[in-house]
Amino acid sequence: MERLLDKEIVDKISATVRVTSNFDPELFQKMNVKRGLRNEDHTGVVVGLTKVGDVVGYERSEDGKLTPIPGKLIYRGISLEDIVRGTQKENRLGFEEVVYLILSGNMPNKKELKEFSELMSCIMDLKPKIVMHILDLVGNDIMNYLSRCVLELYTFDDKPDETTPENLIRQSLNLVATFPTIIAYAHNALRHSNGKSLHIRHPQSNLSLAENFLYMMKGHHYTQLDVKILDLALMVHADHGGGNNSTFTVRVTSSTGTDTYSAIAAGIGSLKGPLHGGANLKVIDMMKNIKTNVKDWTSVEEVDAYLLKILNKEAYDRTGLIYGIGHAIYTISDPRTMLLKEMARELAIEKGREEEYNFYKLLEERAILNFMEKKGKNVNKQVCANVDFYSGFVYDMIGLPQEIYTPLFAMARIVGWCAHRIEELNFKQKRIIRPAYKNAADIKEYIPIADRK
Ligand SMILES: CC(=O)SCCNC(=O)CCNC(=O)[C@H](O)C(C)(C)COP(=O)(O)OP(=O)(O)OC[C@H]1O[C@@H](n2cnc3c(N)ncnc32)[C@H](O)[C@@H]1OP(=O)(O)O
Ligand SMILES: O=C([O-])CC(=O)C(=O)O
Repeated sequence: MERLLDKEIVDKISATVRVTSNFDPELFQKMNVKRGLRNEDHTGVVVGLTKVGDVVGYERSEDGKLTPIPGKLIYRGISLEDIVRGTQKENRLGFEEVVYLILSGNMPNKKELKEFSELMSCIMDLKPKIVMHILDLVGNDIMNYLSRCVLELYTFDDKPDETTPENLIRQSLNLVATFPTIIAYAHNALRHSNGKSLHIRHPQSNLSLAENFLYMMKGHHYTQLDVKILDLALMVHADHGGGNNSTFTVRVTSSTGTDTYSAIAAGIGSLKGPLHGGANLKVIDMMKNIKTNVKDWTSVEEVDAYLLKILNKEAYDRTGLIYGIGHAIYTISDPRTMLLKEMARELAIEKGREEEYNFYKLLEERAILNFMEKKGKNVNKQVCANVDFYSGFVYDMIGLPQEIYTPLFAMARIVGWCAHRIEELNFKQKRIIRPAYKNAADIKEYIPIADRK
């Protein structure tokens, strides 16, 4: 009886919300509202300055016209591709170097990198009490575990609210170093709650962040190729300028002067969404759906027909979206996708999964073409595969479970979040971020309760 009453109230209020949260589409143009903080040509409204990173997907000529160009991602002035190629050529890992670069603004020399890497491995361990709390958490979503755990770290910090650069750097290094531990332990706890044995392995001071993560997850059951691939994934996800939704969330929250843990927990919440970092999970789920509905994985006709169904909201989750495709800035290509795709190809050959790789490749090509045919031309939007398109496939090939795909994104992006938070709090001309919403509701008179129908 009580539940029934609840339902009535909920249904009644939901019915009104359906009406009140609807806007005449023309109002946005009429009132000059930048929907999603985006200009008419899909570019983002400029809301700040940053020296952390840059994301380039087009060139703008003097007359304001946009020309799509191959995507570039720049960390502190240096191209990500050059950093990746540099470490690959020298046959070494690169995530620690990227962390140092993004947080400090400078590339470390050999000695600095060695000392920094040693420090990072040494501070990966969690306090026993936090470990016990992770084991005690209830739930099955590791992103949710992660944000709760980050909020809890506030209580274990002697200076949680202090925003001096020294304190922010101390907190940032601790967060970067402990995210892998929290995620691995949360995963182990989740496995345990599903009837498997519980392993809590302490991070080792002689291992890199990527290697320690694999060690804490799987013991010694990983290869150096797995380490290399995870390290690359961490490098490519580490930062994406100030405007991506989670980093902007961290900047918005930080601009109030709140503590590091509150701001980072907000960023984690943002990244979890299926339109942002959560898309790496959606891609896997969508691929499963496509694989069962497309019988011939080499048939362009069959693939096109199914993709059209997805775009027409007749298949998969009926949102009309093809996950892993499209980007707010990149047009012709996302440089991270190119690097991950290269890895996916190498791995697929090694693991005998070429048929699946070719299917991904075909879907990427046909999704772009079908989107452009059906929608892109009308809305003047060019799309490419984004970083989330191949990442899950790569993780799957190195034996990582799906529930940690989005947490892995957070494990890398914590670097960018911290760097942007520090920048937001330390530039002298800072202001609380506070945009405006135009009222679109009618003004009504207050009616005393006795006179209401
Ligand atoms: C790490 C990351 O966050 S990368 C992005 C991960 N997200 C995804 O892969 C989800 C699928 N992709 C998308 O939803 C979008 O491409 C986004 C969210 C990434 C970027 O979106 P926006 O910048 O808002 O795109 P934009 O507004 O310029 O798009 C124009 C139109 O194309 C549509 N569109 C964009 N991408 C797609 C897509 N993958 N499938 C179908 N339609 C799409 C938009 O819905 C929009 O249609 P509308 O005008 O009818 O609403
Ligand atoms: O820049 C964006 O909007 C999303 C993205 O690719 C990222 O955050 O890595």
